[in-house]
Formats: sequence, structure tokens, C-alpha cells
Amino acid sequence: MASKPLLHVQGAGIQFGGLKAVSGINIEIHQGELIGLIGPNGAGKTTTFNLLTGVYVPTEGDIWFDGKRLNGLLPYQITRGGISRTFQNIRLFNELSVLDNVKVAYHSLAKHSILSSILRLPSYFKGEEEMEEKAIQFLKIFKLDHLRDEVAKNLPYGQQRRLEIARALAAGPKLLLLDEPAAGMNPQETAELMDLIAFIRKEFNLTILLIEHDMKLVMGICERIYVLDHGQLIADGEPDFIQNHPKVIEAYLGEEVESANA
Ligand SMILES: Nc1ncnc2c1ncn2[C@@H]1O[C@H](COP(=O)(O)OP(=O)(O)OP(=O)(O)O)[C@@H](O)[C@H]1O
Repeated sequence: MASKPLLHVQGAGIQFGGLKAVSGINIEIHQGELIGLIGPNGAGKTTTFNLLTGVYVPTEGDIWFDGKRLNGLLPYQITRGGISRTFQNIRLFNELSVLDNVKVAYHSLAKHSILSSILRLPSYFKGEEEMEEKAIQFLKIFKLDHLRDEVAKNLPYGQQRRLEIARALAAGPKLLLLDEPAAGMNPQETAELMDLIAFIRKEFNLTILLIEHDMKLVMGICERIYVLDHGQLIADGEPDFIQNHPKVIEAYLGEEVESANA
């Protein structure tokens, strides 16, 4: 591909004490791609997301996004710069309503000034109204608008996962990172989620990187897949290539043997 990658990870990694959780990884993702990140338990997938979102600062290598070096930027700066994420263990504002959970994402990006919100000037209310309208649009896409006043913690698991994606999307990212979006979903919910991911990608001109253990989902929607094992990338390529890659098969067989012995 000739254009510059939107995300370029160059030899990045992080060490915790003596443990190299992720080491020397290279990733290139171009605008509009839908890419998978897979690997056995403990391979370093979530740590990679934490490096991309400023939760951890790399102890080696560089991370470039949209022409900017991310090393050392704080999570909120990275979100404003265009990367949003969801979490493996859903992180919602449990006591807030479904609608407010999405509106929270807007507040950090809101156009009205702090002064106008303190003084409750007309521009503040206009900003609030616009925010609410936009938030409801997102809830409609995720088929959650009828639940807008429900407290987030009362939603069933699958709907909580969808709400978390809606919130991430409301921040207006260029790159969306999804950490096991189908975890805990039944096959029907997973199939619907696959359609939804394909839809939002097109609708919002998104680039998506997703971690997922559900191989049907990964192989079904990702154009390319990166495979991590013990903190290192062992393969990357199209789904067919990855499925038949000896190192990938070995890594996953190793995981089966480990869990059988546990
Ligand atoms: N803050 C930390 N301090 C020490 N070790 C850590 C820290 N964060 C992650 N690790 C270690 O880094 C390794 C990779 O963990 P990570 O959670 O990234 O794996 P994963 O591929 O996402 O696994 P899973 O599929 O089980 O979620 C593990 O050995 C983990 O214990």
C-alpha cells in the first residue's frame, strides 16, 4: 500500500520489572482497514492496546498515529487525537443512564466554553441540546434508544457491550480499538455485532483494530490479522494465511495443552 499508515508501531514494547510483556512489535494499519489482533491468553494483546492509548508508555520503540508520535502522551490527549477504545472488562458509568453514558464522551469534545456553561448562556444550552441529539442518534444505531433512561448497570451484558462501543464512537475517533467486543455474547448477538461493526466502519469512515478470541468473528470480518505470542508478533497476514500458519497453530495448540494440564 503506497499511502502512509494511519497507525505505525515501530519496534514498540514494554517491560514490567523482568517481564517483557510486549517486545519489538511492528504494526502498520492504513485508513479504513479492519484488522484483528489475536493470540493465546497472556500474549500481550491488551498490553498493546494500553501502549496505543497512553495507559503505558513504551520502554522501547515508537508509536506514530496520524503523523504524530504518541510516546508519552496522556490517554485523554490520545483520545482527542482520534483513538477511542473499549475494554475487555466493560467500563461504563454504571449508575448513569444509557444516554448520559454516551453524552459523557461528548463533554470532553464539547464546543461551548467553560464560561458559557458556568453562566448557563444560550450557547451552553444549544451545545447540550446538540449533544443530546447526537447521543440519541448513536443509541439508535446500536438499538439502545428505547433504553435511554435506563441505568447502565441494569442492561444485559450484550447491550452493555454495545453501549460501550457507542460511547467510544461518540468521541469521534479515526481509529477504534475494540478489546474482545464479542466476549460473553451468544452466537446470535455475535452475528449481530459483526454486522454492526461492518456498518459503523463504513458509516463513520473508521479504521478498526480488534482483539477477539471468537475466531469466526475475526476470520469473518478482518482483512488482515496480527498474531502475538509471549509478547512478540509471530505472524501477520490475511485470514487464510494466518489460519494455516504453523507458528500460529503451534501457539494455539500450546494453549490447549496448557489448559488441559491445568
Ligand atoms: N501492569 C502490569 N504489570 C506486570 N505485568 C503485566 C502488567 N500488565 C500486563 N502484564 C503482563 O503482561 C502479559 C501480557 O498480558 P495481557 O493482558 O496483555 O495479555 P492478553 O494477550 O491481553 O491476554 P488475555 O487474552 O488473557 O486477555 C501477562 O503476562 C501479564 O501478566
